[in-house]
Amino acid sequence: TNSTESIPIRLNKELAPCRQVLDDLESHDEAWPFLLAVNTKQFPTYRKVIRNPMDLQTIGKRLSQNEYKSRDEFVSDVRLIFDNCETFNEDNSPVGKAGHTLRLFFETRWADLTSGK
Ligand SMILES: Cn1cc(C(=O)NCCN)ccc1=O
Repeated sequence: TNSTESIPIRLNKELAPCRQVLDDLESHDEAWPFLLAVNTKQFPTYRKVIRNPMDLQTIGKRLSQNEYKSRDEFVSDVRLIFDNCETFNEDNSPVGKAGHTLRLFFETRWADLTSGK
């Protein structure tokens, strides 16, 4: 297991805002459609339409396994959630609206956490 002591200070510095914003996303009221991978039994066409599925649990696993080499890789996976959501859902559907709301929350929080760096 990669305790924080063994991660280079630079990398750990990179990871802190990622962990923080992920926690904020997971606890947001509008996060419910994005917490886990979309259920393909419930939505049989999903994997045909969405070639690169992504969800908050998967991002958490990748972060914990040190799979992100930069903040940008992390940000790309978060934005992939919202881009997939726009592809598969109408803007004014409950899931579509949640995606727009959570995307704005993410971009605002991310800017606050990283603007001074
Ligand atoms: C991200 N996303 C989630 C759903 C959904 O219904 N999630 C319910 C979780 N209980 C449907 C389409 C979609 O693109």
